[in-house]
Amino acid sequence: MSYIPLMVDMQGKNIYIIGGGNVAERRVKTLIGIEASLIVISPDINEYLYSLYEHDRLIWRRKKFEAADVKGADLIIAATNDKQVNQSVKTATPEHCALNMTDAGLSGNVIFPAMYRRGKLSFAVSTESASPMLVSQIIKELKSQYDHRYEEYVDFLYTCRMAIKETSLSMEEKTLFLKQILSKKYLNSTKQEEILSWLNDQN
Ligand SMILES: C[C@@]1(CC(=O)O)c2cc3[nH]c(cc4nc(cc5[nH]c(cc(n2)[C@H]1CCC(=O)O)[C@@](C)(CC(=O)O)[C@@H]5CCC(=O)O)C(CC(=O)O)=C4CCC(=O)O)c(CCC(=O)O)c3CC(=O)O
Ligand SMILES: NC(=O)C1=CN([C@@H]2O[C@H](COP(=O)(O)OP(=O)(O)OC[C@H]3O[C@@H](n4cnc5c(N)ncnc54)[C@H](O)[C@@H]3O)[C@@H](O)[C@H]2O)C=CC1
Repeated sequence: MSYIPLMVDMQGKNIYIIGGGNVAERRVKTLIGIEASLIVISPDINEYLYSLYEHDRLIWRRKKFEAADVKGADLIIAATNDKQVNQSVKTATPEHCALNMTDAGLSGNVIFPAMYRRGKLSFAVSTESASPMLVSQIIKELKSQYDHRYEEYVDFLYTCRMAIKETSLSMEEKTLFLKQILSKKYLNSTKQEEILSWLNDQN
């Protein structure tokens, strides 16, 4: 096993979730915002998943899992409460397909880290399945440290970075500028506007 964190573009991918309970719900909450097909295979699904199904945000195949169900999958999440079924999902997983085993993290080839996002800023925390509770505690700490202001702030940093590249300042001055705007005072939107207007004058 050699796990590494990656940011993966899942646009247009087929994601199969086997099982429709609490853990399936957690995975779907992570995945629902992206432009991928979510297919849930389970004889029953919980209220949250059902409401997404009703609004055509996911496909529900109301049935017990069978090997042929996951043909063409890019990512499979085995999330039933039956270990044998989860094992048969593993056996049916096509070669080169990503597999997340929620009942035995290290027996799949993909672990879902706990995630926390503020716009373009994202955190993923994993202990390689050693302590999900520590992961959850660390995410809480990050949430309080990096609050809602970071979403706008990271967009501000991006705008500044693009704009400073267009100026005729020296490389050293540009680097210094990029470092200076990391000061916490620029979490404040008035301070951000001051900088943006200064940058405007440079270009
Ligand atoms: C591998 C992974 C799954 C993956 O890759 O998908 C995995 C695996 C397993 N979890 C188990 C148990 C529990 N998991 C939680 C909670 C969470 N588990 C999460 C992640 C992951 N859990 C991934 C590894 C993350 C890493 O890298 O460290 C969190 C952080 C995020 C999320 O799931 O969204 C989420 C926080 C939820 C929140 O904050 O709300 C609780 C506590 C609770 O439910 O409150 C318990 C019970 C207490 C205990 O056992 O510690 C078991 C035993 C199952 C059994 O006994 O049958 C396995 C199987 C195994 O041991 O591998
Ligand atoms: N990764 C994690 O964070 C955690 C993982 N787990 C593991 O995840 C498993 C699932 O937990 P929950 O979602 O809470 O269980 P749950 O009981 O809420 O949901 C299980 C779902 O699997 C479906 N299912 C059962 N047999 C099936 C089959 N043959 N084909 C298709 N679907 C089938 C059920 O209909 C149900 O929708 C647990 O057994 C446990 O091993 C548990 C806690 C946390």
